[in-house]
Amino acid sequence: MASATPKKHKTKVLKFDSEEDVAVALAKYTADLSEKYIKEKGSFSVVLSGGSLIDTLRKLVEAPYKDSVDWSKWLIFWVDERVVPLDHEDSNYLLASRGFLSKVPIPSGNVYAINYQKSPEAVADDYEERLKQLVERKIIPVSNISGFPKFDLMLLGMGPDGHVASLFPTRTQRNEKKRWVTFITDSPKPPPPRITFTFPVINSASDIAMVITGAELADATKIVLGGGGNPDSVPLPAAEVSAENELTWFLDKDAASKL
Ligand SMILES: O=C1O[C@H](COP(=O)(O)O)[C@@H](O)[C@H](O)[C@H]1O
Repeated sequence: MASATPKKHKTKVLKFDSEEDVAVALAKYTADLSEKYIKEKGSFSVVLSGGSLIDTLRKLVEAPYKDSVDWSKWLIFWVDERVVPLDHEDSNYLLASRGFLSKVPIPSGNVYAINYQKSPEAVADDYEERLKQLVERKIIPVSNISGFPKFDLMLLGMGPDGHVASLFPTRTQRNEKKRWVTFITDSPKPPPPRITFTFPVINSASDIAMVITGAELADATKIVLGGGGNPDSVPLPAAEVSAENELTWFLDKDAASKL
C-alpha cells in the first residue's frame, strides 16, 4: 500500500511496502499518462533510463496494459546511453529491448536508439541533431518556459552516488546549460564513454518518475528527500530534477528506510 507525502510544489513522494508494489503502481501511472497524452496530443513520448528501471517496468508489458495501451503512438528515447554497440551487454538499448520493447508493438521507427559508431562527442551531436529535427517537424514540442524540447514522460533511476542519467556528482556535465545532449568519456560508473540528456532537457519534461528501489539507495534518498543536505557537501544531481507538470518519486520500503 502507498502513502503519499507532499514534498514541494509539483513533487509527490510515494512510498510502497515492496519493489513489487512499486512495479504495480508504476505500470498504472505510465498507462494512465499514455492515455492522457495520446488523447491530448496524439502521441506519447517516453524517455527511458537504463539500470534497474527496466525490470521495475515489467508489469506494463503484462495484462491488462499489454493490450489496453496504444503502443502505436509511443515514441521512445534514452535519457542516457553508453557508447557501445546496441547488442553490447552494457547498452541501455539492449536492456530495454530485452525487458520491454520486444514485448510490445511499438513501431521500430518510433524507437530512437543512438548511432553508436562514432566518438562519444559525435554520438551526442548526432542524437541532439535528430531531436532538433523532431522538434522542427513538430513531433516533439518545445517548452514555453525553457525553450528546450518537452518530452511527455521521463522514467529515471538514481545511482547510490545520487547520479541521474549520466550526470554524476563529480563531473561537469551536470552544469551544462546550453546543450540538449552532452557526452562523457570518464564516467565513474563503467562503461566510461556515454551520452546524456542535460538538466535543461530533463527539467523541461512534463512528467518525471524517479523510480528508486533497494537499500543501497537509502542514503542518497535521505539526502535528496530528507531535507538534511549532503554531509559531503557535493550536491547530488538527483536533487536537481524537476518537472514542468509533476515529479513523482516511487520508493520502496528499503529505499525509504532512512527518511
Ligand atoms: O548507469 C546508469 O545508472 C543509472 C542508475 O542505475 P541503477 O541500476 O542504479 O538503477 C541509470 O538510471 C542510468 O540510465 C544508467 O545509464
